[in-house]
Amino acid sequence: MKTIGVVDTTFARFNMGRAAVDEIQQNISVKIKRITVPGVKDLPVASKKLIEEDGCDIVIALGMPGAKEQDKICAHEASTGIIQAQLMTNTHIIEVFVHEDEAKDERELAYLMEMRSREHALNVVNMLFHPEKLVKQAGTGQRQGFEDVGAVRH
Ligand SMILES: Cc1nc2c(=O)[nH]c(=O)nc-2n(C[C@H](O)[C@H](O)[C@H](O)CO)c1C
Repeated sequence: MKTIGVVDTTFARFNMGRAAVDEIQQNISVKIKRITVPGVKDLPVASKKLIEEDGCDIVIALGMPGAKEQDKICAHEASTGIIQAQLMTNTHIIEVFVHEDEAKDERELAYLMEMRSREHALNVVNMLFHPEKLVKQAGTGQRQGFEDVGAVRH
């Protein structure tokens, strides 16, 4: 049986891991291994451990970079680490970051964090079980959280 790893953070202001797990369970019967780490910079090694020690076939790594300059630096470092962990393990780690300043207020932030977590969780399910569904969506301007932008008219 395939296993999906879910890792999120305590720094985030919304329970992104819970939304991702709920979305996965609504769509497929699969083993899920969930862990939570303090912040985004802890996601790379946590994801790598989920793959190497817990046998996860794919990981969704969720976090919320804050609005300050040092948070954005942290987020960039975390992203670099996540890419490195993917290359080291030859396994996808789908990074789901919602920057705190993407939303105009707390209500929109909560909405965005829930929807992006859910929509990427569905991407993870499709990547693992139905890759042909993603091929059908190629070039269609999908966005996770806010509205899809659609393909260019030509
Ligand atoms: C400055 C900073 N900003 C963020 C952030 O915006 N989002 C986040 O999830 N975590 C942040 N952290 C914490 C680090 O990612 C990490 O948890 C600590 O440095 C401990 O390794 C730090 C230290």
